[in-house]
Amino acid sequence: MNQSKEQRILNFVLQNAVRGDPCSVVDTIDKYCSQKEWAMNVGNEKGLILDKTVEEANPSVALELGTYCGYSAVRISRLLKAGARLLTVEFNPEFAAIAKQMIEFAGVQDKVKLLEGPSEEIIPQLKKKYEVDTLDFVFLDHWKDRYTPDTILLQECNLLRKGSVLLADNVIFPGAPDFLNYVRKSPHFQCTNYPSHLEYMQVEDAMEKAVFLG
Ligand SMILES: O=C(c1ccccc1)c1ccc(O)c(O)c1[N+](=O)[O-]
Ligand SMILES: [Mg+2]
Repeated sequence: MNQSKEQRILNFVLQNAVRGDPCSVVDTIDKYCSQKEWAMNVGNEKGLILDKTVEEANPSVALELGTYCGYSAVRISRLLKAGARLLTVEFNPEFAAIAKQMIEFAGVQDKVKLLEGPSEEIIPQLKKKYEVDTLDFVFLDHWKDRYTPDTILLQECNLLRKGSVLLADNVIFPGAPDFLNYVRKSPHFQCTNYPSHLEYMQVEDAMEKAVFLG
């Protein structure tokens, strides 16, 4: 049966990256997706913004919404301090299966827990089922129309604390206008915009950081 693009990306990593080396995995995915097939990884330009934001937040518990092939899960987890963990949520079972293999090949499986299912079902389970008190960092990179309802849900579930950092990908392209409107108008968030470009393209995009003020 014809392979999926995501399977081709994984195969290229398995054949060309260094097992146990997260940077090698990230670089190899970027090489494939910039030279062979575009894919919706955050990419290196926005990835550097992600890196800086994660390093500043230095999270003990991080959440990613939208795992896809695992590129940003590997990118985030390589920066986590000893004992810190990343929970990453993926709705698509095919993507989740690819990401699981990508995370294991990169050697970050002890830091990353991949949760398969819809974010609106998993977020309310984080406290009791996944032993989360509050989240220090949240990367939003899933369906753009879920950014706002899931941000509201995180607050309703008391998963944010004063200083929790939310970072949203694609707020310009494909765009998340309702999310930008929500967080920028809310007295509970301090927002910063980071202009950039769509991964592997010259199309304008941006990331938005929203720090929860309590
Ligand atoms: O929505 C798309 C999309 C839309 C149409 C075709 C392909 C992708 C997309 C594009 C770039 C992204 O960085 C990204 O995270 C997404 N996404 O789906 O979450
Ligand atoms: Mg994205």
